Amino acid sequence: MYNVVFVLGPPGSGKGTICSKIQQNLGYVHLSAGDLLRAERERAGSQFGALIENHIKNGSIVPVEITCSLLENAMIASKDANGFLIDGFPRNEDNLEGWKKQMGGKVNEQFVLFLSCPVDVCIDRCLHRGQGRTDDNVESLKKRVETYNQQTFPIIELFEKVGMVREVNSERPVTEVYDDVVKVFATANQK
Ligand SMILES: Nc1ncnc2c1ncn2[C@@H]1O[C@H](COP(=O)(O)OP(=O)(O)O)[C@@H](O)[C@H]1O
Ligand SMILES: Nc1ccn([C@@H]2O[C@H](COP(=O)(O)OP(=O)(O)O)[C@@H](O)[C@H]2O)c(=O)n1
Ligand SMILES: [Mg+2]
Repeated sequence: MYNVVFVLGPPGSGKGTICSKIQQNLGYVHLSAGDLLRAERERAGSQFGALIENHIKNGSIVPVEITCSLLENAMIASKDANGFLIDGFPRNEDNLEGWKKQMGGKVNEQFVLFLSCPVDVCIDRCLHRGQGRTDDNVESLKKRVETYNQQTFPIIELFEKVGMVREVNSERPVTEVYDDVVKVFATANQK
């Protein structure tokens, strides 16, 4: 059984930043759904390149069959890890249902780390992220925030109802956010 922590929050809330620090210090392997999709988009011979780019530009969500298979393959490739940080997934109902179908019974879902941050701060961070992403522009960001509000936040609420959400305010400096995140992991892994 793989230990899994889902990491969710608006675009620019700091998911990737915090996950890479946890990976360095706590032995979890960081799997970013967005990074895996961007790599698949670039892969020579991929039949999904154009479809993925369309979704990324429009801030809409790629069908789960594609994303979940990329995640499962990456998990199999690192099967000795203490656990996995699944960053940016599940982002809508399709993601959640597809994950249950494909991964249910194979994983131990520890909790959902919810990085909360006001949308205007998040947008500003994305606009200054400097990674040359095709979706870090005002037009795409508007759509991504809309997708987050309409599709992703309701998923976080579903997890909240079953007591799985650990919320950390990520509007603060990275070191402060990370200190609180470490406490969340310590509590979860003590049990
Ligand atoms: N707590 C923070 N305070 C200020 N800037 C941050 C913080 N966390 C992340 N950033 C910066 O904001 C941008 C988006 O962070 P990132 O980790 O890529 O977020 P996400 O994966 O949630 O979109 C990056 O440029 C990152 O360096
Ligand atoms: N589960 C996911 C995650 C990302 N994506 C796509 O990838 C884009 C970028 O996701 P990301 O997680 O890298 O973005 P950030 O929240 O890190 O800014 C999303 O806007 C979606 O178009 C997806 O379709 N399904
Ligand atoms: Mg990210």
